[in-house]
Amino acid sequence: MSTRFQKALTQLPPALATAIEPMLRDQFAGHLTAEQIKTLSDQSGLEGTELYLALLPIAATMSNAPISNFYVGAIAHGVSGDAYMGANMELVGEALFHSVHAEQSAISHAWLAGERKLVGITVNYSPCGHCRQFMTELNNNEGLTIRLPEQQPQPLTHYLPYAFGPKDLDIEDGLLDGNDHEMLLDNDDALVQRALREANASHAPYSHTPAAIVLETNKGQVFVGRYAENAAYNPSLPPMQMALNGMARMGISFSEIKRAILVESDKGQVSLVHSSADALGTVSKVELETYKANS
Ligand SMILES: O=c1ccn([C@H]2C[C@H](O)[C@@H](CO)O2)c(=O)[nH]1
Ligand SMILES: [Zn+2]
Repeated sequence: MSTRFQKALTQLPPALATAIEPMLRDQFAGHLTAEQIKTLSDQSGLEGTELYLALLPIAATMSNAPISNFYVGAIAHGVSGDAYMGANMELVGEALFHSVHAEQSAISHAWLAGERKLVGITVNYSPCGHCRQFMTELNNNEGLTIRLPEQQPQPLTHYLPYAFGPKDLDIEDGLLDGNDHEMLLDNDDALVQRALREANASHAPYSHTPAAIVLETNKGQVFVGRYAENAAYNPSLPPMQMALNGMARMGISFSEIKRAILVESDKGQVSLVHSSADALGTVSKVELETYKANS
């Protein structure tokens, strides 16, 4: 087991701590399969909301919050039965808007893992307005249950009534609906092609600028981020933050980044080149490679 989880384990009910310990390998990324959740439930005697809330200290351990030292953990529940942990991330040296919230982290984790619908999210603090707006972008926003300590489970609409969302801008596609933007890029570098595939799956209905990031580490691990736009624009999650957050969740140092690739549409109304380089520049000296894909 990775030592980073040792303290969190002491905050879990003992039977749950015993049950989850073998799952917390070094490379544990916060993904629990439906089968693992069943094992945890059987061995701990905890079910549903009680179990999810009890697991939050593990998610919060994945936080990287050097500015606030405030550790937020979230768990997104997929329609498949799998669960995806997320945690907040802050980048020292750049504007605060480069931060990733735990809810965004968990949701992007589920999206990148191929989950097509979320049925709920569990968080250790009340979700902020920005996260409520971010969750409203989800294709299943009306079927999403929010679970918080000390509160009855409630639908997102309870936490964000009279929501402004994609439909107000005549957008039918929600976050986690599958996309294929069918962009092409004449380049036979495997990582550039990977970034192209992720960009083709990104959610950018407002700027029409599908984009994605691929980060490669010295050990050859690959982390990706897809652009996730939001109807209210500002709560959009940029792909660089999503990719960096994937590393942070696994406790991998940003100094391990060897290559950073951005692929974006050549016909978009915006560009992520500068903001991605700014975010990357806070944690790495690696130069961002940028490629324009034909849309
Ligand atoms: O809903 C919330 C509210 C705050 N934070 C994070 C953002 C920042 O890193 C820290 C302080 O706001 O907590 C979240 O992750 N989710
Ligand atoms: Zn938030």
